[in-house]
Amino acid sequence: MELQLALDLVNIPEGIALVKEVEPYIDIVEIGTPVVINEGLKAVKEMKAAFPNLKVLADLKVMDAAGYEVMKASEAGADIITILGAAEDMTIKGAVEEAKKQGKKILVDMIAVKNLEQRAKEVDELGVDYICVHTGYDLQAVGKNSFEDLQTIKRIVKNAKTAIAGGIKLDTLPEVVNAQPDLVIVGGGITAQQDRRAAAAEMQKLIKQG
Ligand SMILES: O=C(CO)[C@H](O)[C@H](O)COP(=O)(O)O
Repeated sequence: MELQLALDLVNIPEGIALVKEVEPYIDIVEIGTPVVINEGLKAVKEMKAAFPNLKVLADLKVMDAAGYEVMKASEAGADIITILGAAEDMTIKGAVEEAKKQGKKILVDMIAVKNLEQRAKEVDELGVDYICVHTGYDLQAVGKNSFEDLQTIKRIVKNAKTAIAGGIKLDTLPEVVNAQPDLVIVGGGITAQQDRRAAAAEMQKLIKQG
């Protein structure tokens, strides 16, 4: 089980400073969608240059023209690129094909997918590397989480690795770890804490015990 730190509400220097605090405790650093919007793929490039030993995920949430977007993110140094589960099959296939060419991985974000069981089964047959259940900020705000959805994909997905994102904090991490996803994605559960290093260290400990 790996731990991914999601950076959403920072600029590039703030992001690099934050990762310096928690580097020993994380496996992957995510350049979140808002950071890509604000800073472009330069954020991926600078993060990879600063932390060559960490994997960098570019949270592009690709919906179309995947071959081109995966190529550009790969050129910037991303190791993993996200695409939406709601995208067309041919778009997801294009992402997988380009990622293979570039030696990169594709994570499918199932945010807002209504028929999770069926879509997870379909996406799992397209050769993607990760399938991630995700409760976005808007649904977190009305008390939702993805813990049940994680159980669903754990049952359905046979080929890809499983992942979960959305509002995971130290107190909810044990429930997540119990379900044994391959990847746990945490943003505010680390970045919004007073002692980020301690939060990341404690999370890594729980994940390693899991
Ligand atoms: O992709 C995202 C939002 O769309 C976030 O990066 C993801 O939800 C993790 O952040 P948090 O733990 O703060 O919810």
